[in-house]
Amino acid sequence: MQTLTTPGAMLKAMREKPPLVQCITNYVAMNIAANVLLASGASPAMVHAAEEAGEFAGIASALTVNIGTLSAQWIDGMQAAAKAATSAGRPWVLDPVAHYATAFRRNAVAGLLALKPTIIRGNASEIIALAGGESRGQGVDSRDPVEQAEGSARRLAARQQAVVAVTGAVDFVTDGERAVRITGGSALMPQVTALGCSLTCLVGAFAATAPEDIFGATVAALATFAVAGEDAALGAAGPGSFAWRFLDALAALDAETLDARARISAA
Ligand SMILES: Nc1ncnc2c1ncn2[C@@H]1O[C@H](COP(=O)(O)OP(=O)(O)OP(=O)(O)O)[C@@H](O)[C@H]1O
Ligand SMILES: Cc1ncsc1CCO
Ligand SMILES: [Mg+2]
Repeated sequence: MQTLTTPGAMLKAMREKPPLVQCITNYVAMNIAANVLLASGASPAMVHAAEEAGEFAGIASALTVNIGTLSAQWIDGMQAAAKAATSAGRPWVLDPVAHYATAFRRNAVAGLLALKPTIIRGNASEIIALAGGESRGQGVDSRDPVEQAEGSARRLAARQQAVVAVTGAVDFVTDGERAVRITGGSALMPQVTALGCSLTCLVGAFAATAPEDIFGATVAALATFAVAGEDAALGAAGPGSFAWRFLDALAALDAETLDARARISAA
């Protein structure tokens, strides 16, 4: 297998062989997340029913699990899919949306963490709380700066033996030893709902393309969002026009541009 060494090389490989990505995501995110994957070059499938989620995970190249709009039946599907992905040797990504808000969410996330996600992607408030700290999150929205979550992310990554990605104005990715920051994007991004959820799905798509480099794949997905976010902000009048410009910017982004413009620095 050819080694994919840069975000651009991974993006190009993804487009040449679109991976099937099973996304168990929330009702708010389903449409935009599927469109984000299509614009980036992956094949999304939003499959969450307990009756089929495990079987489907056996044929998908990666799985993403997001607890945004949770119900008891969904938890069964998430558990079955995570187990099937793990036994098939496929990466799976956990997005612990507002897990600190209710006991139901806390318990669901504890059960999913026990199934060892390959990657955990959340905003700063979610990652701080997941590592056992006091977060200031309000519902699904972060109220903590990413800098404040870096120590939590490192501890969580070491404890879970997972790659942890914290997003916000400056993103942070760590596997517990290595760490990088990714700058870019736009302040309009948190004004459009479910872009973080969509990014979780895209992390799954990059992980499917480069399963031998989960850290690099996670960084590549975040860098893709950072560069496309900057492009979409040019000429956007507000969150509405930003949202459609963002899909166009993802689709127009090529490997060379991504590698030339990605701002990734060691942390
Ligand atoms: N102030 C900002 N400036 C630049 N980029 C940002 C900013 N805030 C968020 N982003 C980018 O927006 C994307 C989504 O991250 P965010 O942290 O908002 O996710 P989230 O809180 O989980 O979102 P949601 O729950 O609505 O899906 C990431 O690519 C991140 O880098
Ligand atoms: C707004 C919202 N509520 C539950 S999930 C979600 C999408 C952003 O996380
Ligand atoms: Mg979120």
